[in-house]
Amino acid sequence: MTRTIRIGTRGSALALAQTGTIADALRRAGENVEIVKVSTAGDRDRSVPVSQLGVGVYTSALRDALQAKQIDVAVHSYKDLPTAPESGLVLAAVPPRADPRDALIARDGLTLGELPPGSTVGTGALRRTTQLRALGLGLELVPIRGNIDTRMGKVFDGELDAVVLARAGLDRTGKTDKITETLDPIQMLPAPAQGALAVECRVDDVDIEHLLQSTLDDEVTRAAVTAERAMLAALEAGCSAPVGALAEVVEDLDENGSVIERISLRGVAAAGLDGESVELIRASAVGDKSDAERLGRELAAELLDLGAGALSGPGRNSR
Ligand SMILES: NCc1[nH]cc(CCC(=O)O)c1CC(=O)O
Repeated sequence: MTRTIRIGTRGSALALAQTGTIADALRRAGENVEIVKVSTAGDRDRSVPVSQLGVGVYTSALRDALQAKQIDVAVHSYKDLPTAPESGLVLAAVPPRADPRDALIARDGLTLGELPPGSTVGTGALRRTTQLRALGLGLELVPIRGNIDTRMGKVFDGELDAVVLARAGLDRTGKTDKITETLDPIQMLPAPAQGALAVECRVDDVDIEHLLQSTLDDEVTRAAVTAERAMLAALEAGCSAPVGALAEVVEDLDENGSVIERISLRGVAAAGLDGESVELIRASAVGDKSDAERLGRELAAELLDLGAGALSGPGRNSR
């Protein structure tokens, strides 16, 4: 009998779309696959801000199902995955990344700069609220939760003037045409690993690991998100934090004039979250592609030197 690979996913439209692309790629490689929906804490409880539910609210139920052998593969939004590794599991593949930037959906086709002072902008993530506040546009930031449709709906029904969402989620669910502005990373750095997927399996499932790696893994995406996540891990010291990061693989010349690939990493962190005032610290660095992890750690050290340390506290939410 041929094996069937059980792929676990959250049941949201976005998660199913993401997992569908993974399932298709494995089918093209000749595998039998079955998609298994797993409900997570983040899906069940919409009343509480994610920052209060703790880390891994969208991912731990999937990891539990993997450990319990109810599924063979877990597909996560990489940015939802805690930075701490989980023993018994391995990150077998990081597929090519979608657009990592954040997007604005505003009433009447408005851009961020066109929103009048006092406009209401919905977002639950501290990373987004701190960066939006730092722009000094006088926006009123409103905490919201829910899936993409729920959040977008608050603009269409007039409850809010705008919402900020990950562009990748909108693209993957066919809602690109609702975007009124894709935010430049100079204004709004995305969450570390935003737009990327993490495909996990059990560490002792060596066959599956090799299959996932050879069919799905993208080396450039892996290098970029490794730098971003190393920065996050070094900054948050065990809990999540309002941190943005974006790494891009760029071509450079070495001392002999040969073309080499390097990683350019930008990071942002809040120095303090004191009432309405927020000071943001930004830094950037370029390093060897083969040393992505170190680049991330070094940029985190620089941000901490510049004062980013003041923000670490329990239950902060990086998204
Ligand atoms: N649970 C939040 C979440 N996790 C992944 C995405 C979007 C897709 C991605 O960033 O990879 C979103 C929605 C959002 O931030 O707007």
